[in-house]
Amino acid sequence: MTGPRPVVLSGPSGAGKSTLLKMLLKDYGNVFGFSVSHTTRQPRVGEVNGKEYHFVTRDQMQQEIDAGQFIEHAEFSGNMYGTSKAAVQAVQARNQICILDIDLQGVKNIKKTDLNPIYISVQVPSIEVLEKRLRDRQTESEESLLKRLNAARIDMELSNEPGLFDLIIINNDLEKAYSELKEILAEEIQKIQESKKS
Ligand SMILES: Nc1ncnc2c1ncn2[C@@H]1O[C@H](COP(=O)(O)OP(=O)(O)OP(=O)(O)O)[C@@H](O)[C@H]1O
Ligand SMILES: Nc1nc2c(ncn2[C@@H]2O[C@H](COP(=O)(O)O)[C@@H](O)[C@H]2O)c(=O)[nH]1
Repeated sequence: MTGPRPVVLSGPSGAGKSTLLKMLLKDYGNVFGFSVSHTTRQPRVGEVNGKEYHFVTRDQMQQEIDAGQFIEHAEFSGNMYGTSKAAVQAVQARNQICILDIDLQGVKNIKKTDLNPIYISVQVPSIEVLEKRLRDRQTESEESLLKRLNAARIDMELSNEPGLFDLIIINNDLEKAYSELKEILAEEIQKIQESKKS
């Protein structure tokens, strides 16, 4: 894979990954591009096919995986998720920094590839805070919420493995978390901005 170094945002469901990446895309629209994953989960209210995700059936996704079209894929909370090669290439073709929002299994699988991203984990101060955020978001059934909290407990424990992430952001105060994110990405942002000037 060519182009600027991608960025992986991982961390428990509800920790604030999408919120932070939307802030980056709003402030640096020309610098960053989102890697649109595939998923077999149902779209949420307001989600648009091809924007937040490519919403597909299990059969469709499995066929594309078997055809070697995915960099990584995982089962999360009863659904399949995956990053296609095309999703990353589309962003890199625009000379943008590709942002991947993926779970911990995805991180481990990306580590086996030559993508070489900056790995960032977005965490929460506590599981109670996470539960409140997920409940307030009103996107999950009780069953899905409990599955996500179970996955979160595992994520919160395993993400501390030394060397797994370049940075762990505790997203308590959103503005502070966003500043930390911008700080680690400052050099890459500057490189792209300069390359776009010339
Ligand atoms: N620092 C914060 N303080 C309070 N609420 C927050 C904070 N950051 C994000 N939120 C809220 O928490 C909820 C979950 O955030 P978000 O959807 O960005 O999480 P996520 O990590 O992308 O989740 P998922 O992996 O399920 O997509 C949202 O309603 C968001 O507005
Ligand atoms: N391994 C991958 N994980 C992914 C991908 N796209 C999203 N995700 C992760 O799934 C959960 C749930 O997402 P939600 O949109 O249903 O709330 C979250 O942790 C995402 O980071 C992917 O392509 N690969």
